[in-house]
Amino acid sequence: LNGTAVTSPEANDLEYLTPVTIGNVTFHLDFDTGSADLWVYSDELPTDEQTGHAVYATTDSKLLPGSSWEILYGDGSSAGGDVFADTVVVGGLTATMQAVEAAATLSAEFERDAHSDGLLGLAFSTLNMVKPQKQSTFFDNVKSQLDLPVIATSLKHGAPGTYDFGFIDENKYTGPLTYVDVDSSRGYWTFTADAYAFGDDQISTSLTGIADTGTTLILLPSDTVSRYYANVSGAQDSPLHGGYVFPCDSKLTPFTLVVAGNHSVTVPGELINYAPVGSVSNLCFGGIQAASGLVDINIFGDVFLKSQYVVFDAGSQGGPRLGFANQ
Ligand SMILES: NCc1ccc(-c2ccco2)nc1
Repeated sequence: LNGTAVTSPEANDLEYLTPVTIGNVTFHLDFDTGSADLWVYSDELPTDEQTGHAVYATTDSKLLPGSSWEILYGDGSSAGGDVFADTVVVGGLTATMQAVEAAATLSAEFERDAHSDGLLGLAFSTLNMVKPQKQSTFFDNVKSQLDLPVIATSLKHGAPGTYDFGFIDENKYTGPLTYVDVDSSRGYWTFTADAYAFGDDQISTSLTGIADTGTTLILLPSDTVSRYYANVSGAQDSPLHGGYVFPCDSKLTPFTLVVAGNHSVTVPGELINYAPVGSVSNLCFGGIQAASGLVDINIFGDVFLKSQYVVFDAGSQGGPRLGFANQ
């Protein structure tokens, strides 16, 4: 059995939300290949923090005695609580004894997020934060039902896309899929590009980072980022806006990763114009920004992934790997 779930972008493609049924309640979760916990807003939160969200009814649920979770994300947000076992359905696929992490506390960033009802982690289960015993991701729990141990993402700019589980949909991409090996030793979908380019300016330095559907932008080392915006007239690193901004009518340079020897994976400049900073100024916020102090890895987030159909292959032909094709 395979499955497909439709995922829809919030405003400015800030995050993509996908319907998930837990018990008999449907939650809209942020699928995150950069983490490995499935957590939901719950009735253990202060009432005002539950408002506007689907809420997990812990009093009707099967507690995992003695288990708890606490997670800190790269953007500084955090959440924590206790753990239940429940039936979770995504795109027609069912995991009957899925660890569902009920949020009892949320950081301010999540309190301000009026739309997502929680996260569904799709990184490797070694990254799960439940104690005393790590729990398996939804993907690991349904993997044995799938034709192939793969998740394939089609995220789009300003339009619904899909998560395919167990199969690769040839109708969703053009040209060949180019595969690159993944180092899963730190629990992320980590890969290395042999080189990269800003337009025609090829830089023969390798770049290692993670494919992360749960991060909005592309986050790179600050000297690399300043080199990118040196090509964009009127661009400046703005403390006021928290990163590089530029005139909205700027023609942005494409960003290319060179993988698997000589295959180019290119993000068109248009996708690197992330969004206007406000309604009055003509400044726009860049889709490539510097990774913050908390994050010591490069992150190829949604701005990067939107240009590609991406196959997160957990081992259909040996080790884990990522496949990229234009969409
Ligand atoms: N990369 C994981 C992740 C996803 C979402 C969020 C978040 C914070 C506030 C709203 O959403 N933080 C981290």
